[in-house]
Amino acid sequence: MNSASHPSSAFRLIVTGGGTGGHTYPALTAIRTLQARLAANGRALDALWIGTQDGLEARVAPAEGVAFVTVATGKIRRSANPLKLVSPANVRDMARVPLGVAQARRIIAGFQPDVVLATGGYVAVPAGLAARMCRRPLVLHEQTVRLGLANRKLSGSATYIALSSESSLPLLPESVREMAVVTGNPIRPEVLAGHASKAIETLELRGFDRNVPTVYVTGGAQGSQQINDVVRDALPWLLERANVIHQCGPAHVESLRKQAAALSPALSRRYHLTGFVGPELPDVLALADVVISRSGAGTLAELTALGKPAVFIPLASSAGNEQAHNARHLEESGAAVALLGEVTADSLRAAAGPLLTDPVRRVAMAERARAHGRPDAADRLVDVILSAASGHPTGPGRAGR
Ligand SMILES: CC(=O)N[C@H]1[C@@H](OP(=O)(O)OP(=O)(O)OC[C@H]2O[C@@H](n3ccc(=O)[nH]c3=O)[C@H](O)[C@@H]2O)O[C@H](CO)[C@@H](O)[C@@H]1O
Repeated sequence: MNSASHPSSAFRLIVTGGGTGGHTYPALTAIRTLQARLAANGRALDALWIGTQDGLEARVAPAEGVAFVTVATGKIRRSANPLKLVSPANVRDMARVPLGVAQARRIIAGFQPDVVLATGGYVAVPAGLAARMCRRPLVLHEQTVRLGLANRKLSGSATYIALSSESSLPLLPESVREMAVVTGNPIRPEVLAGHASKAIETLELRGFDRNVPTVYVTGGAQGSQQINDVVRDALPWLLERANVIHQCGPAHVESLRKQAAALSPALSRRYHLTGFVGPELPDVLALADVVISRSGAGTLAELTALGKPAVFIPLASSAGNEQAHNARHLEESGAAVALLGEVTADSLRAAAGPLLTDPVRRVAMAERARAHGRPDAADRLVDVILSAASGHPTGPGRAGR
């Protein structure tokens, strides 16, 4: 993705955002989709990612051949207690933001992007502010229903605010509503093109019983202690009824592996434990008949685009309780089961049991989930990026700016 062979004609895009998968993968998908759209018109893409060294993007961008740089940034911590907001860690981190802005400004002034795309996460703040200072068009993409902290800080500087859901529109401050365009949340195209048989082969799941359903348990990129605990407690019950692929987070593999050693050989052949699901994710999703998961926006976008029956265990402390909101929203239309409040092995058994034993119920839930999917989100976001670059207004209801 280098402009060397097309120095003058390449479209220049800076993306910024990351930390978790929820902010990283939409940015990556936007880059790839834009690159394909430009290539179809004989134009190259020169992309640069401004991220943090400790975020998922530091691995993802270089692996995809996207140039990657870091800037200083401070984590913005949320707290209901105003006194905690002036903690030493917060004061130190906030002091780093101006340094990050200065660094990002130099990068943007040198790169001269046609557009800066910010997908959230605290690194997006200095880079987004610098885009405004350098007078470059700034597109924000929000994955969740309520604007995340970074996007709230940047919304006044945005050329467009791309939203994942119509239900975000009334929640936006009136002053920025005119910049909003609903695109959906881009998912990696390969997520829609997995093969169950490839998952069996790649992950060596030869002990899996194809006469019972397969459950994919996922706690998001870092894994979830809560989901790990409740799945561990329900594991023998689950394995009597299903094969289980359990993505537990890299930090939790060892302890869970020790506990799984107590399973009988007949059950342990049906159990596959992994810290992180990498390029095989599409195949794992294709194999899964039921998913037990956190309800982060990225996972939700993938599961609805695919139409997967799901039991959601939301992260209770997510910003504005948005994961609970996401899960409830799908449950209301019969597109998922949401486990809110305290979750135990009993409540998991009660939620998952009917889905494991009744294929007709799974098909009905899958159809209702698919109705929420937006597989064309990446294309719509690319429309917005191109529109921001050309200065032409886009989106329904937009009078132009
Ligand atoms: C703790 C936290 O801040 N959570 C937020 C974070 O979610 P977080 O990033 O944790 O979760 P998401 O569901 O949004 O995205 C996870 C992404 O990682 C992928 N994945 C996950 C596990 C794995 O082993 N392999 C893999 O590829 C998933 O398929 C998905 O694409 O950003 C989301 C989008 O702003 C928000 O909705 C969440 O509330």
